[in-house]
Amino acid sequence: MLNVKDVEKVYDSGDRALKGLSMEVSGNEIVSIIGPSGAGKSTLIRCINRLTEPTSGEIWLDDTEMTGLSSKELRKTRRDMGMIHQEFNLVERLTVMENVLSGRLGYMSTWDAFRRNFDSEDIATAREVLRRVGLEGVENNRADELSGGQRQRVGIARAVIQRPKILLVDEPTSALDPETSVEVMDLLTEIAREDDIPVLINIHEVDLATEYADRVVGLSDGELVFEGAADELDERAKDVIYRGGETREERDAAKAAANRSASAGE
Ligand SMILES: Nc1ncnc2c1ncn2[C@@H]1O[C@H](COP(=O)(O)OP(=O)(O)OP(=O)(O)O)[C@@H](O)[C@H]1O
Repeated sequence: MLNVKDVEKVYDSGDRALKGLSMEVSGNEIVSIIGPSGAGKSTLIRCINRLTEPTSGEIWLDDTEMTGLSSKELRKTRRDMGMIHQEFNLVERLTVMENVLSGRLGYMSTWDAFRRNFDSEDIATAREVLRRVGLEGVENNRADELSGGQRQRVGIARAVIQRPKILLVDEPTSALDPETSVEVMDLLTEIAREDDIPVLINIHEVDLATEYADRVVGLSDGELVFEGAADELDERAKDVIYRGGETREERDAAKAAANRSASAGE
């Protein structure tokens, strides 16, 4: 289980991106994080595996406190968190197979990792994972020869071969066209269900967020302002998330009150 407790992130610039945020992800649930630009969605995902250092608070993955780990321990624990990135983060000059195998580096000794001495079991697993994501036949192509959708499939394969305890996904579709986005989301959620792992996904498109998620978390200005099942995300909840915490009713009431006092003063 992932447990985020009271996490704050203040960047050197002074931006308070997360303001004491707490949430959990457990079982094999798919949780979407939505919110306006700058709400802190990417910061949250990146704080969880400490690609960004949280300023305070605790992050637990099962019995391990991520926030208390030395860099050596962190390298080991990061393999439990498969990360899928917006811009794929592939090594463009390496082949598809080499990119996928890099998901195993965290399990190897520093020397073997440096020499990229993958064992035959890892190579067999990589072939199997590539088959699962529909990339058989392009194993030996360079990453930069692939389409966006294929590149994101490599990203998914690289995360899955880690055998992670959770998938952290940061805007997986924002570099893709709508049709490919649906294919990638289908694949990602299907694989997570098959492997019985939870997914925390930062996603811009509200339609995709609700279609694929069991639960939706809404962030606004660094704070969690909504948490509920996908079908609870009604217009009122969207107002709270996207219009700074003010519900439509509150806004309408304020407008009506302002109109009343304006006409009383006439
Ligand atoms: N590296 C950084 N240095 C300084 N401030 C940052 C940095 N990264 C993000 N921020 C600031 O932190 C806040 C949250 O940014 P973040 O990227 O987490 O939001 P987001 O919800 O993911 O936005 P978007 O949907 O546009 O990607 C913003 O005010 C942003 O300007």
